[in-house]
Amino acid sequence: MTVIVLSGPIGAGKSSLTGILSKYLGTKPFYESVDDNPVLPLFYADPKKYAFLLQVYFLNTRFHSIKDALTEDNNVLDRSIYEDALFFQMNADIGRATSEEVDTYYELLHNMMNELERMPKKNPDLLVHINVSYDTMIKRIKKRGRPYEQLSYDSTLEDYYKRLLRYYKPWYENYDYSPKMEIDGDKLDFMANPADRQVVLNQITDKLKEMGKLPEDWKKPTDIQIEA
Ligand SMILES: Nc1ncnc2c1ncn2[C@@H]1O[C@H](COP(=O)(O)OP(=O)(O)O)[C@@H](O)[C@H]1O
Ligand SMILES: Nc1nc2c(ncn2[C@H]2C[C@H](O)[C@@H](COP(=O)(O)O)O2)c(=O)[nH]1
Repeated sequence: MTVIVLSGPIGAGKSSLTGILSKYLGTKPFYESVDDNPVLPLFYADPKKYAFLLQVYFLNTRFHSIKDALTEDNNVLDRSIYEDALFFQMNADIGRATSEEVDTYYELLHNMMNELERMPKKNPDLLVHINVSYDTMIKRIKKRGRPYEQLSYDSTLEDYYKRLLRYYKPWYENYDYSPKMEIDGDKLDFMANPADRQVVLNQITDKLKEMGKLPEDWKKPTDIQIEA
């Protein structure tokens, strides 16, 4: 049983790599609730009003996903519950949450993490972190085209995204729930370039092999279909 979680800033390529990796390994993908998330557009329209509600929404869906992933066999998750506090702390630091909301959030998070301690499997096997620069992040956000994430929608988003990148560095360095590895999301175009894609997949399977976590019956696929 192998559970892999992806991490990285907005637009880093987590969902894309989750799809590729789950096809390559023959495992089940778990996607973050985004397009069906009713609170996300509200948050971008009025962050101060909706930061807490959005966080509770994400925390709840992430808790469901990680619980299922830690119970079932062989999964890939496109964002970890471990990044939840990073987002909320950043929003709280810029005045988008009251001290009561902050206290309630951390208590809830703590309770949920304690529940995970009771699972047969407590942590993922591997965290794969996609590193991207600000320029790459913005290019990908534009390419994906969600209107409320564009810099033209709200000029303060530039600062928000740059700040998010600054919060990710220490977060990754301090992450210790499982072994971890980084992918260079600036250099490796695993969507459009098959050679780059293979480099990324080899990096991940080499790490799994080294850890003795590559499923024994796994055979390297000759080809996988990528949806752009
Ligand atoms: N390594 C990459 N090279 C080029 N384009 C990419 C890469 N990773 C993702 N993309 C594109 O960038 C956009 C955002 O990717 P996505 O997987 O949704 O990111 P995330 O889930 O991290 O927010 C999508 O349009 C995707 O096709
Ligand atoms: N305030 C928060 N926003 C979050 C959180 N998790 C994701 N998001 C936002 C960021 C993007 O607009 C969108 C999807 O994220 P991707 O990285 O998958 O593009 O949702 C969060 O915990 N808090």
